[in-house]
Amino acid sequence: MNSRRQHFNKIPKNMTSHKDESTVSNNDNNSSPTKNGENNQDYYKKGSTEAATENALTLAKIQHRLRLTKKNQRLVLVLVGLPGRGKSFIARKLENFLSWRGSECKVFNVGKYRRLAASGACAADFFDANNTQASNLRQQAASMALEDMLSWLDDFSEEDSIKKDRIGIFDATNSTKERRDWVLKECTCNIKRAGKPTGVVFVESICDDKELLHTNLMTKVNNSPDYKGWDPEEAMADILTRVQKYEEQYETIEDDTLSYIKIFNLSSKMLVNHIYGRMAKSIVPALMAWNIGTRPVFVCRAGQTTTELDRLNINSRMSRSESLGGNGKAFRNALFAFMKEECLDFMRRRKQAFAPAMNTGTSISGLMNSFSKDNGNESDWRDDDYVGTDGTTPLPFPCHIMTSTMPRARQTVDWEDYPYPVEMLSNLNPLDKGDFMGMELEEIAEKEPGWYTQLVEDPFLTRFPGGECYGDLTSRLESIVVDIEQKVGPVLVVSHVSVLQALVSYFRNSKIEECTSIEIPLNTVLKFTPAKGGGWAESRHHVLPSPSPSETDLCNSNESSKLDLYAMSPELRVDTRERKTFNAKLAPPIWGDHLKVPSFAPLRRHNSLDGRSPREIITATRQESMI
Ligand SMILES: Nc1ncnc2c1ncn2[C@@H]1O[C@H](COP(=O)(O)OP(=O)(O)O)[C@@H](O)[C@H]1O
Ligand SMILES: O=P(O)(O)OC[C@H]1O[C@@](CO)(OP(=O)(O)O)[C@@H](O)[C@@H]1O
Repeated sequence: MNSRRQHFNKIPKNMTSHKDESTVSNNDNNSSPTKNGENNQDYYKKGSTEAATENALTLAKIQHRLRLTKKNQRLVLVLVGLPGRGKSFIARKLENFLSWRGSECKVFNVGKYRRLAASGACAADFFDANNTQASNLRQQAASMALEDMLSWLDDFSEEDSIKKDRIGIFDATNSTKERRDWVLKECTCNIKRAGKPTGVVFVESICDDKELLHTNLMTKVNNSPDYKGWDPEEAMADILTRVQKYEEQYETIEDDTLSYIKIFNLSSKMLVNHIYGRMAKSIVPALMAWNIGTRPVFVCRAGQTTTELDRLNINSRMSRSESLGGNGKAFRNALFAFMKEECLDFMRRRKQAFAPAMNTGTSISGLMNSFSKDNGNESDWRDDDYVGTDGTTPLPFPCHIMTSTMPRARQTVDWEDYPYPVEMLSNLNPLDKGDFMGMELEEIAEKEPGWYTQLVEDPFLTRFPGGECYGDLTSRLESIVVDIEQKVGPVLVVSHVSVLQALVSYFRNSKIEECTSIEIPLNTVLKFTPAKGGGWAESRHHVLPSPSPSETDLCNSNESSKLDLYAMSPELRVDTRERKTFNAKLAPPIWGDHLKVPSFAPLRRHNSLDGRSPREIITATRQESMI
């Protein structure tokens, strides 16, 4: 080895890499030229010390990027695939995710237009390419949907366009090259769309898993208006014929000048072509994360540190490093019992659903070890069957736990009987209130009335001096959402009001700008489970009675309404989403990590507070709300 090194040291000078001594590169800390001008930089460790240059060749090689990454305020995502390949599922997930991360987003489903154009449901013959009349109607339906989408894309004021980009999702089979060329041309035509630059990306879902396809088509038979009132067997036969008609015409995307993403068999394989910018940064990871498994996602606030009363008595401010108080510890214990029951129940159900023949050996942190033991026979089931990856350590229950880095959050899951690592993530830390950290609303209102007014007017985008706004917070939660989405077992997130408001908004598919009005109760777990079609169903569980009356009324929805209707029914969701709008401007954000900040009337202008100071107004409304 040594002799080899010596040999390399003897390489003639003209074969070593040289650099101009005046050039300083940021990766050459240890590579300063030696006295005789020789450079001891290790190319294989640190790369070249030569500055990267741009020339005709490099520019030619990145021309696609130059063309495609320019800031388009309009983007069209065109779904491609045979029926039953999850296109509408993907479209819906894209719409939820992209709206949550701040774009205006809308799905245009050609099927709906087709039913209108053909006045109702259509049997398989209608999808035969040789049926000229039907083909014309289908093209007409696609034209109407595309026209609506383009008008929607263009229908925004200058002010809107600064704030948000628009993404239209064109949901149809788009199964031939001719159809896709037409869509591309309509969206990008220089003449028709002059001054309205629009990016187009195709998302093709390919699936050849027969068992899965059968289940998917069954879902369609049970849910599609096309088969309402049909005998299930006849409906199945009809949709199979329809698929066959499409198969006869189907052409997969092969044109590599296009931007496209191909998803094979539930993202087990993906192919991306000319995908850059936000597509690469956000959409591809999300597409890879989404899965059709069902598993609960639990979210809750960290346990209390000191009670409201104690805090008032000692007249102290909340500090970030506080530890759990008595109530917090009680919540921690109750949470363990709740999570254990929930997660074991989840595993029991999964085990029941898990046919031994399908056991591919995929291990969820060792959870599946128990499956191989008894061939899935329910009668043999024992809770202590769960073992960790080493095969012996008892696993109290399966769960991926994520907390903020605040001690109180970590301590909320500091369970003696839980020997597994907990992921602590600073992304889950509360909204950074900058200079106002530790201050309650009334104090801020009094000290900085101008800033406070701004906050009331735009709680989502008003940034705390030196800190964050809710918009910033949402951005740092993107990776958390993708991480949660990709899990196939239960997940528990222990965090704080502001973070949970943004996360709950994602699961509820409510407007993110209005997340500041979402109330997150103490001592309560919100549970989200996947609903068919891509949404989430919600239930809430008070695992410990709230310690003070002012905190028990934090839930803003009816206790008995366990299920989130608009998550359950995508059709319904479109409508309820419009209806379910809080007027964000009517109240400042509810962020108090430990104090309940009651909803009170807006502090319109500070010179119109009826002669009262903000503190007086807040104290009065708080008293009113406690009655
Ligand atoms: N990438 C995928 N590949 C195959 N099936 C999927 C995929 N994603 C979701 N699914 C499943 O396909 C089912 C049918 O989806 P749907 O969106 O109605 O299909 P399509 O719009 O292609 O006819 C969904 O309920 C979902 O469980
Ligand atoms: O215009 P094409 O590409 O055929 O796609 C639209 C068609 O997609 C279909 C294919 O089955 O499914 P869906 O309604 O599920 O979205 C038909 O309803 C609809 O007419």
